[in-house]
Amino acid sequence: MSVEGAAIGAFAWLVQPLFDTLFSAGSMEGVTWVALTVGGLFAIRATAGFLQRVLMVGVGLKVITQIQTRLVQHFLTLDMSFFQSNAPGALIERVRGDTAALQSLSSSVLVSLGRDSVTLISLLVVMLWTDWQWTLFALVGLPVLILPLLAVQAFIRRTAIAARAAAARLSTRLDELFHGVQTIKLNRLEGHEATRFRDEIRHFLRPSIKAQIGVAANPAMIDIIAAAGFVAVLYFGGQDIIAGDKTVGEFMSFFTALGLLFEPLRRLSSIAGQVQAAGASLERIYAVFETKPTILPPAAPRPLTPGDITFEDVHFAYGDAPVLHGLSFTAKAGETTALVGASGAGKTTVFAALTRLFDPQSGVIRIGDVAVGEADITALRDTIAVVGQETALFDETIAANIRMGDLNAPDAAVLDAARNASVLEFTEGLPQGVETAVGPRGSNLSGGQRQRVAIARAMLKSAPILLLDEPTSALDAQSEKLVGAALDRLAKGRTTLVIAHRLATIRAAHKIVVLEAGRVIEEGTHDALLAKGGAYARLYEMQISGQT
Ligand SMILES: Nc1ncnc2c1ncn2[C@@H]1O[C@H](COP(=O)(O)OP(=O)(O)OP(=O)(O)O)[C@@H](O)[C@H]1O
Repeated sequence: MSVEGAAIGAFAWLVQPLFDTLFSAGSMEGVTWVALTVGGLFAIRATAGFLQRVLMVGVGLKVITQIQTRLVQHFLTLDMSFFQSNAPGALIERVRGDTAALQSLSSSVLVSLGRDSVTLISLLVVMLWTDWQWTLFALVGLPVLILPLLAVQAFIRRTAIAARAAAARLSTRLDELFHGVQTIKLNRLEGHEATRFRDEIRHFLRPSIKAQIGVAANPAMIDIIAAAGFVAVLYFGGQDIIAGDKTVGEFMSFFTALGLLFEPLRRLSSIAGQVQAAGASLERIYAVFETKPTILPPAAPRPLTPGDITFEDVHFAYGDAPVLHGLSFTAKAGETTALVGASGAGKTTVFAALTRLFDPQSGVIRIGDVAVGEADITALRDTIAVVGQETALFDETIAANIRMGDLNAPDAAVLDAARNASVLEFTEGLPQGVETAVGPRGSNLSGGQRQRVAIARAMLKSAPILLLDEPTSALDAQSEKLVGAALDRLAKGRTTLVIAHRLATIRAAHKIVVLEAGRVIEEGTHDALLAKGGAYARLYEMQISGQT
């Protein structure tokens, strides 16, 4: 960068001997030497500029990709509540959009920051060397514009912050739109959604354009300074030459330096704007790193031992919305306990609290005699296998998705799990079998197939505690029977909590806990609860009569 910048200064400096000595003396040999030196200077400048750009862009890319990796690593440590208040699209925008804004800063800005400041200094030296008074005249406009320049920086920062926030909303809209494309088509919402998107784009466009106007205003202001400088130098410098105090060569050298000076100055001022814009992104990235997880392992974790799962007077709220109101029940070790109750009663929340995706506000949840908050979170989650309502598959093969239950499992164990969960039943018909890719979020599989893969994953994990949230809801009667039998085998000897709306599937549970509005209203075996004739009996009656 210094070589590149200094070459320009040297070029301006050479103008003076060219005019005053060589041209006037008619020395062709001298002119040739100056020509060769100028050619050499530009060759050095070209090589240095090329190497420096490659280096800086490479370094910039490496830094940015590292920030992206660290951001994602950090995201993965954060609480579930963070992901509830930050939509996936907005988070993607932080990893991609905000870091891209930084990249443009690191590669283009750093390059010209180094080169242009050296150019600027070397040209100023030439100017001061020639005449310090002319130099002052040249920069006469600068002090007047310092305040407006500062005001423009603040404006850019403000509008860039608004533009980044709007970009995050835009990405969220896009994420929603593409995930919901089927619903959009089936409800003929294409026009409606396109309009919503257009509105969102408008909200993004306005601050983005304003920020760019701010960035563009910087070099424009430098041009005003330049105009004032040129006029002043022409006027006062011209007088000196006419009076014979200075030579034409000195004037030309000064004028060349001045002409060359404003270009790097314009670039530096425009960079100042870009730094402000990138600062908005940097702030957003810092904010992520400053967010810390609140669900943490204790300083001295207690080892978990097998035992009953006990909820003791657990109160739980999502933000301000209370869900569990003093929930107490015990799921005996090695037995199957079913949770039933109306939609929204808090059944899935029980699983979220047990696995510490969320911590309750009060009360204790124990496994054996260790509270889940006293155990190491990794150890806790290692002891629990979950088949949730939403079967999260990743864009890999079926086998790879099953292997997520135990990344070190041998192929034979993966195949066993696939067989037991009736996955092989549908993969055998596929050309690549279990090595078939499932597509983004498992979109190439049917709901029931996805569920079977998730069950196989839990089977492979083979954890002592099993949490099943409507594990067979997407299966047909035939598959439900097969997978149900496999789940029964899996549940044998494990502490199992199962949520099912179809009560027929949980008749055999050792205990059924009936929840209503976050409290236990009944518990007992299927037969005992039926005999009691309470809420469960009514629910069961309703389902039986509904089937006939
Ligand atoms: N992540 C969340 N953030 C905020 N509120 C939530 C969240 N998850 C659930 N809720 C609310 O908590 C209440 C209990 O939800 P939960 O999923 O535990 O019910 P459920 O009994 O499992 O229902 P379903 O049978 O329909 O699955 C509901 O009113 C729901 O709106």
